[in-house]
Amino acid sequence: MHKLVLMRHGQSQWNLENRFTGWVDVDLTEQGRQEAAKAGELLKEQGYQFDLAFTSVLRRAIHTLWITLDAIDQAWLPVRKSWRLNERHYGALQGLNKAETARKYGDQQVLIWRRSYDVRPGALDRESPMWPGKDPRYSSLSEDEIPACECLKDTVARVIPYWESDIRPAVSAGKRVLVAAHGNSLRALIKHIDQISDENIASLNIPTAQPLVYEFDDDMKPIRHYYLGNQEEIQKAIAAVAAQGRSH
Ligand SMILES: O=C(O)[C@H](O)COP(=O)(O)O
Repeated sequence: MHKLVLMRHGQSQWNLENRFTGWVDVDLTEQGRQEAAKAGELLKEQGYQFDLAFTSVLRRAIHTLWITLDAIDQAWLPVRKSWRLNERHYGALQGLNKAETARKYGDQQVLIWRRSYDVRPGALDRESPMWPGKDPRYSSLSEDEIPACECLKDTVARVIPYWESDIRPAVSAGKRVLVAAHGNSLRALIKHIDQISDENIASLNIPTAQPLVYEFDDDMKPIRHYYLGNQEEIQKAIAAVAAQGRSH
């Protein structure tokens, strides 16, 4: 049996302000840092140690990983960073307040933008300061790999090749792996692992900084998955994520 631990970053500044974030490189809030430290303590209490970690190239996930690894005395752990684990790119919605956007366009339209599988939000203008094409961390990406916006299907298309090339082989080889990423890059990965339908994925929401353990058999078929933390607290946090896109 193989284990894999997935974890969304702790609360970010734009989670606190309820803004669409995507590829904008906002940092954790003090609460987000505390959430990451608490997750680390939980992993330590339950005896988790890792051989390898993966994260995105966005500081909210990187800093969450640093804090978590420090808490389990593994700040030294090898870490692989990839843009492929970045949050789904929210295009022209990035920076907008989710509740205000719902008041302007309706709750249903925001739900479609947040949780549909193949409906993209409006594209980011290439002249926008948020355009990733000028950011040196993406200098190795081809023109068509630089997103102006993404639907979840687009995120799946860039996350899953990385799962197949890097993460899955490590887990399958018996390495204890931790992935610190984002709400929607994790939704993309979980959709693939659990073969969730394009319709049913809409109801999956990921809370911040709650270790989610996946167990696989020796053929890498998922056996079960479970959050390590307080289940009541986790269900409340999941409901809060879902509610972020409502007008009231
Ligand atoms: O990018 C963001 O806005 C959040 O990290 C995820 O947002 P969502 O839960 O609204 O998809």
